[in-house]
Amino acid sequence: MSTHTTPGDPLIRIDGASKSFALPRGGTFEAVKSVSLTVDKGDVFGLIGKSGAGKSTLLRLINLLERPDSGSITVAGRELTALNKRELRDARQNIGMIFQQFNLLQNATVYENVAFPLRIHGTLNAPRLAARVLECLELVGLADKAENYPAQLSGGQKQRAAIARALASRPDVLLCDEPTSALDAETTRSLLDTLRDINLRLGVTIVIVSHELSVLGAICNRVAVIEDGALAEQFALADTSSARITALGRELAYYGSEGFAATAWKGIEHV
Ligand SMILES: Nc1ncnc2c1ncn2[C@@H]1O[C@H](COP(=O)(O)OP(=O)(O)OP(=O)(O)O)[C@@H](O)[C@H]1O
Repeated sequence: MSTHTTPGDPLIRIDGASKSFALPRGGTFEAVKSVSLTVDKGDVFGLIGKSGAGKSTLLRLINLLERPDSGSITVAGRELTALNKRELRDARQNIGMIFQQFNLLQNATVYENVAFPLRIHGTLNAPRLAARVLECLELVGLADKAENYPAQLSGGQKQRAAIARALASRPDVLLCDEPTSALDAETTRSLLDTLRDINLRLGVTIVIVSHELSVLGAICNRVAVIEDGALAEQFALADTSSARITALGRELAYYGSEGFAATAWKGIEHV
């Protein structure tokens, strides 16, 4: 999909975004507090933080699955927070998303799961739609599972099907919410390989939430640490020379080091 950015512009701009939720017994809880950050085209950008820090909410602000109470979200030059419903539906074609629990349609085949968003949007005729679905399934190594139902797939295969579905509209951005948390170490490594390949070969910009340092360390070039809904720090993973502010930032220093680079793809450990 073509972008509306000019060279040098970030692909994603979160500007002063805040999000509160109503509490069941009254009052509100501020899950995201005035966060501003940018993600460049081609980045694999990690969001890390303790449980409840607001990572998933921040990720969901990027495609307006959660609408910020204040602040703005701009993706590929379009300010999503200023769009009407129809324009937003169109802009969301440019932002794929995958989830920890895969969120596949259980009563549809893998093929139909991937075809689903294309049918809804209705821009491709039948032969082009079929070709696009197969192209996406081949990309994730699932072409031979097209007629299987999700219940007949392993966890890793389910997540691959979800990736194929997320890429069907050829988005510039792929949002990943804990994509490997339900997978074993070996499957995690293979899935991260696929995500890295998608980033490198297709140029898809990835924003990934994970509580696993090793996952972020293996795949990200930039990381933001979220604490109590606020941006605590952000850094390039390879920049191990500047002092890190947070404990998580310091722990991640190893993953930018030469020692890690030498063993990065030999074993992903769940921490
Ligand atoms: N829809 C909602 N309604 C009410 N509170 C919510 C809602 N979504 C999130 N929250 C609250 O906002 C806070 C941040 O949640 P969020 O899921 O963004 O955190 P997280 O950092 O992704 O955590 P985890 O790693 O445990 O998934 C939590 O306290 C959570 O309970």
